[in-house]
Amino acid sequence: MSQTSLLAGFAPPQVRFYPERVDQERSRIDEIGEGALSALTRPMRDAVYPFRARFDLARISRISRRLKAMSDADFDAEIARSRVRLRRDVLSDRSRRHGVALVCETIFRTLGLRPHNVQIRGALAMLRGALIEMDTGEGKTITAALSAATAALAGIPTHVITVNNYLAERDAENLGPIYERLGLRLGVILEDSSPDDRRSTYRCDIVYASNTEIAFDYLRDRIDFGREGPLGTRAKLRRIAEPETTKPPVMRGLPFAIVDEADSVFVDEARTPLIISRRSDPEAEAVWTGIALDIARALRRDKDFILIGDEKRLRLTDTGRQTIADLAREHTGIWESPIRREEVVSQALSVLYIFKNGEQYLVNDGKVQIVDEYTGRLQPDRSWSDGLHQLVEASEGVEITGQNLVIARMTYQRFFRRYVRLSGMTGTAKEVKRELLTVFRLNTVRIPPRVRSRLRFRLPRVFRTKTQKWAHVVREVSREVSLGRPVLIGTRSVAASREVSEMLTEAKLEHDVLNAETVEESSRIIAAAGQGGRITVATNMAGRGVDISLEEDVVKAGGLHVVLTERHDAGRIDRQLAGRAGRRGEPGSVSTILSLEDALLDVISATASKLISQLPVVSLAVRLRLFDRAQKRAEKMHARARQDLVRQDRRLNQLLSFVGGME
Ligand SMILES: Nc1ncnc2c1ncn2[C@@H]1O[C@H](COP(=O)(O)OP(=O)(O)OP(=O)(O)O)[C@@H](O)[C@H]1O
Repeated sequence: MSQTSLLAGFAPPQVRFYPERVDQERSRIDEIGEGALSALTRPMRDAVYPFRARFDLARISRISRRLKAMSDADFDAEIARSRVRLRRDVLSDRSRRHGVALVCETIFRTLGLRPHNVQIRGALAMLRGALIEMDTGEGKTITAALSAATAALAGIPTHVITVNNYLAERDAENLGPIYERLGLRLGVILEDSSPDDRRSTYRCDIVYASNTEIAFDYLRDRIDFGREGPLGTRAKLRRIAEPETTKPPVMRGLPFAIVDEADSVFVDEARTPLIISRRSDPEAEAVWTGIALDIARALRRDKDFILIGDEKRLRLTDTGRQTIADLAREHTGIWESPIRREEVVSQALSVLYIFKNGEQYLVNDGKVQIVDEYTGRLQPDRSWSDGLHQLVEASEGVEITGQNLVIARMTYQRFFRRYVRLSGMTGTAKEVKRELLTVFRLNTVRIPPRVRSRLRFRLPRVFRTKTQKWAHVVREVSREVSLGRPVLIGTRSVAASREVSEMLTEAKLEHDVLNAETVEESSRIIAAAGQGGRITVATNMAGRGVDISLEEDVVKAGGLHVVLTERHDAGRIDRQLAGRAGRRGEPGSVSTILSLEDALLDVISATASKLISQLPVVSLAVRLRLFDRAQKRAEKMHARARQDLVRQDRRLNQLLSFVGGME
């Protein structure tokens, strides 16, 4: 499993090359040392960077002038010649510049767009393995295409990784003509792609896929070929013993990745490890969940258990423990162990008193589906572990599925570190720069915006109650649409999107709702969201990568108006949503309308926020400080969870390297 030449071809069923980075375990001290070294050299890099960028741009502009003057036939001949040259030089500075100039011209000849200098700078930085921070709406999709096509022309298979399947499909479709003209094979991996489809798609020069699809494909290959991968001894022996039945791996290594919305993939998603599991017997699950819920229903609130932390956690009392022991006496198995039965009943109590349909999950077609707290999207492939999912199913009275028993597990952090070349782009990286450097060894390069932003942030409003907040949202929306502007209302949960939708209906304001329940209509809703007078209520699904095109009249009327109705656990997520307006220097505005009953404030002491909400007069500054503190605390909590996960992963990996076994 070594890092092999990226020019190497792939010849199934013999697997001779499988480029990926050797997983070198680094201690925390190594990480800190590397981080410190990089911080020391950063001023020098930052000072050199503008000169280097200017030099590159001047050279590219010279090559572009020559390419522009060519006829179509001459240009196609130039593409063929360049491919040979680029493959020979792989990615030297010169060939990088030549490749980028060639792709720029191809983009113009196929899509009619002339890539801007900021996009060229971004593409070059990514080809050098950096993470670029480019403001929302500056054109990262084209920037990714510039890097992907240049790398692929140099013979490096490239993965363009997006946050969801909708974006993978959309980008591949829009950019397809560029790659076709360059003679590059393009593939997209979607949720319903079969293993054989996937295998042939990964043989393409450029593959678009979501982070989940690609990481699970890799993990599945690992289960098939063992820890050493397709080049390891186990895989070789299998190929010798069963040459007919042994299929080559689905993927062909991890040569180069361009990760779109990199902070979401590397940071937000990286809190949950990738897990492949097998199902347990649903009938057995139905039995214990039934007993657990019966016992939980028999327990008395405030006597047997107490809800704490603003009713987000619970604790059993001594009386409660005794009641559980009495009620469980007639059952055997797990019910005989005090620790297990108390654990199970506590979970059942959380399902009854804390979990709510429309917040943490939705019941869709008789199935319980988790709602992602960050993206507001349904996670049909995910389920809660340790029997929690089965308890929710039992409490909702839907068919109980088997429990997932872990077969293989890996963190996103470990997966992405295995790419030979890794790069990424996002509009919001500044708060997580250091983590990206220590965990993924990615340097962040800030690409300054092309045009000055005309996005106007209005003074935030913080109401005492949610009812007051929603009433104000409706008033503001009604005012903006009467001016001929479209409005995007961002909500944090599906339940909140339903709530605001009901209020808009009551006020006779026509609108669309884009949430996990209406995912199939995403393209239609987004296409219409820029029309004058249009109201779109959306969860975070519209918060990333979504480009709302405005009509000419709308630009004159002031552009898109975004209303943030809650603040998220990370400021980055709020800024992504705000970034749907004021794109490419267009006019636009954002208002933040909050209430002291918002979920984010649960993070800080309930007493403090309740106290403040009861004071007769509280200045806006104090109210906003409360939200800032809560957001900081939530960010810290999540960062700690990610650190713990990486530490756990390291320990597990060390253990497994002794005993052998799963990834
Ligand atoms: N060079 C160009 N010339 C003209 N239009 C462009 C150019 N590059 C991109 N665009 C247009 O700019 C819009 C925004 O691009 P894109 O969606 O890639 O932005 P983004 O930076 O990815 O935004 P976000 O961070 O929100 O995902 C698109 O409509 C795209 O067609």
